[in-house]
Amino acid sequence: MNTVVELKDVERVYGGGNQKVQVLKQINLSIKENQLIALKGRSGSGKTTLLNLIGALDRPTNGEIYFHGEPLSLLNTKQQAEYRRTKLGFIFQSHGLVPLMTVEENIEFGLRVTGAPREEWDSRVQEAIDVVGLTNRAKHRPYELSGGEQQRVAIARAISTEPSLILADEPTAELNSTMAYQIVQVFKKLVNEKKTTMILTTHDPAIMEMLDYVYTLEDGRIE
Ligand SMILES: Nc1ncnc2c1ncn2[C@@H]1O[C@H](COP(=O)(O)OP(=O)(O)OP(=O)(O)O)[C@@H](O)[C@H]1O
Repeated sequence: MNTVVELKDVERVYGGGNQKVQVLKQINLSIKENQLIALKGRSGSGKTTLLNLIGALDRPTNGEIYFHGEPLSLLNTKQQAEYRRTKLGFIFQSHGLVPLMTVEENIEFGLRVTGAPREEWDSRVQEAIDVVGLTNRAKHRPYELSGGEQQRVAIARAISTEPSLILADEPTAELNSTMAYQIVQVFKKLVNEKKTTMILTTHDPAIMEMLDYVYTLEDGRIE
């Protein structure tokens, strides 16, 4: 199986002097194609920090991260943006939805920026909306939706582009348990049937039980 992401001795230190906090210490991790990985750990253990590093939203203080064998440290700012746009899907807590666009338009926008073929936009938008159960909200704008519904729009947008790697920070945090279960089934299906790999963070034991790979971050290290 191909390795999608590899972390070698990755460290992240914030601040300096008395304020110095070493959040990640010598993290080594290899993530293969078609894996759905959960990262758990107490609040402040560095889960979001790790996702940010893999998403090239931040750089490690030491160590290297490889995406399909290419070191992320060699990417300039423009290439980092290109990497995020064409290879990754983000489901982050801030949702990142465009306020003036409807649910459909937000998802279509994602397809447009990743360069998906024009003739597939409509069907992919409808399918993604259907999968997250928002068909009757398709013409609504984000401010008309609940937090959980907005979270589902962000999920629909990320899965519709079928990216190589999806990074999801607590993607089910605002969903009830039935909806969370359904969404994780959608993630599992995507990862099994497409060339997609996914890393999500969660505090929910029921979700961890549904997944094959669960890593714990503790004292800056991966168990
Ligand atoms: N920009 C920053 N400057 C200084 N410290 C930071 C910065 N970002 C994060 N931290 C610290 O790094 C630690 C890890 O934060 P992170 O957000 O990665 O944790 P987390 O495991 O995702 O937590 P949660 O489950 O609460 O979301 C925390 O102690 C946090 O205060």
